[in-house]
Amino acid sequence: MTALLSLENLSVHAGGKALVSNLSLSLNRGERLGLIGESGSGKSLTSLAATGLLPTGLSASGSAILAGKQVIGASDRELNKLRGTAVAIVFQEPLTALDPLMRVGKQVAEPLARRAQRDGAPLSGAALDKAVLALLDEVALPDPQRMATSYPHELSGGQRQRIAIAMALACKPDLLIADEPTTALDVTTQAEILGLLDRLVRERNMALLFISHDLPVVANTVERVVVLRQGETVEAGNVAEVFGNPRHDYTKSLLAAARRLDDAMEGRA
Ligand SMILES: Nc1ncnc2c1ncn2[C@@H]1O[C@H](COP(=O)(O)OP(=O)(O)OP(=O)(O)O)[C@@H](O)[C@H]1O
Repeated sequence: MTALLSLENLSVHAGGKALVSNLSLSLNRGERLGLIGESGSGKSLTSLAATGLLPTGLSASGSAILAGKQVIGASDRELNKLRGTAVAIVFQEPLTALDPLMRVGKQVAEPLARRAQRDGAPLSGAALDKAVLALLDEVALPDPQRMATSYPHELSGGQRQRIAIAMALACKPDLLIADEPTTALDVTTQAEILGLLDRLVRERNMALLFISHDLPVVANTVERVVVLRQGETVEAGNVAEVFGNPRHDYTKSLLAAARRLDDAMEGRA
């Protein structure tokens, strides 16, 4: 089976400095992979390089093949095509994905109409409105009709993240990248959004690249994991094996820190 995403010796540089070094991983349709490591280890840059979204000043080398297309060195035109169809990203802070001055229903309608056009079945008017409401319902937003006419600032953080997820789904991506999708939310809302992502990924048989520093959440969400430290892969494998029997000291220290936090939360520390 050809992988949906295949990174080979992917590196990201800023000037002469390597921020991600020779990273290789592959992800098939329907698979879920976690990318973990402490802050600054290169998780976000890996996902940005894999989708051709690196900010100016940073450059990628190596190979990143997404849905059969080489991303490294591809033109913006080619990349836009891939981003609207093969892959969508949900970021930590939903406001980055939302236009503060546009009603959220219209914001969800845009990628929906674009994707429908690409599929050769254009959507507009009442049919498009109906598709927007169905999508808001799919991400379990209450009262979709009222939601659709709201502006982002009228919604809670969790509701905004649901809108961002709806916009990602509107692209009908084969691969969903979730970059710390719940870090900005309170604990109860985090659990709800994680449950939602889990359900949607299964129902739509999407591949998931899940970026997180929350190890218990990673353990519950993905099948395989890649551990990054200062841009280098320290170990990779089945999540139960890596977490159950970590080989690298860095992975052991990440797990020990997660356990200490857990104990403190439970009042055992
Ligand atoms: N535009 C940039 N120019 C120079 N260095 C950058 C740039 N963006 C990120 N970096 C550096 O690259 C390294 C990796 O950053 P990255 O955002 O991928 O980390 P991360 O693992 O996602 O961290 P976090 O969990 O905090 O989001 C960091 O040391 C960061 O300071």
